[in-house]
Amino acid sequence: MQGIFITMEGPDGAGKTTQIELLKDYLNKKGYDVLITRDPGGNAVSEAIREVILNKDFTEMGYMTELLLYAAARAQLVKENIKPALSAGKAVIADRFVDSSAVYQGIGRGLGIDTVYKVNEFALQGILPDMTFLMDLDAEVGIARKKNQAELDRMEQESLDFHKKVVEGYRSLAEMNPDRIVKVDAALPKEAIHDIITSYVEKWLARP
Ligand SMILES: Nc1ncnc2c1ncn2[C@@H]1O[C@H](COP(=O)(O)OP(=O)(O)O)[C@@H](O)[C@H]1O
Ligand SMILES: Cc1cn([C@H]2C[C@H](O)[C@@H](COP(=O)(O)OP(=O)(O)O)O2)c(=O)[nH]c1=O
Repeated sequence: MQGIFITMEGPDGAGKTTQIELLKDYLNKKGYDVLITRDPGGNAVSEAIREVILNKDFTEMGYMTELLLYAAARAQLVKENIKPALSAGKAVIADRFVDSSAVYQGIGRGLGIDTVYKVNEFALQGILPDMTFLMDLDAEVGIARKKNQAELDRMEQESLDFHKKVVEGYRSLAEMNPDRIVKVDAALPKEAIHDIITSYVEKWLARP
């Protein structure tokens, strides 16, 4: 079986985790061994870096430091988890990947998308998603969903303006990459979103 790499993107609270679990069941039924990853995270080194990045006490963290830490966490995730899984023919579903850096650091922090992809070239080792689903949701709605959950981390605590830039950034990125990024209305019911996602995956699996 050929490996397949799917990434789930979108603002905080958009429903990525929810859809990943549903997609995992679907791919299992198709006969795939599925690996779910989260970025930053997924192994001991990247989880330790995640703790540093999201620590609310580090209010002094520079934007370039933030970008490099996300890239460092991703480098380990690719090397230790994603690359071996794809080589073994597994399906990898990633909760966020390099597009998150493009949007949060590139657009949100203003570092520029080109800078972000240039820095991440070292981390990715040529591994790019076959398909990306953008869970598209207005910033206010995502934040409201998160507030019902745990305490907000360093990124989630950012201003509403920042999160609005993130949402707009994702929409622009989807327009720039129409062949790879599928924008899905994340305000729809969970089951309807799942049906949309699987219809695209089905098409990908059936391609010649
Ligand atoms: N389609 C949906 N409609 C309404 N609420 C949803 C939907 N999908 C997920 N949720 C809820 O929104 C919250 C955030 O979902 P989650 O999957 O954790 O998002 P993310 O991983 O993008 O942060 C959870 O409480 C979840 O149950
Ligand atoms: C992967 C990545 C995440 N982030 C941000 C997005 C999230 O606010 C946070 C990761 O938190 P996470 O809990 O994984 O996201 P969510 O709240 O959507 O479930 O880090 C970046 O700023 N750049 C990146 O490259």
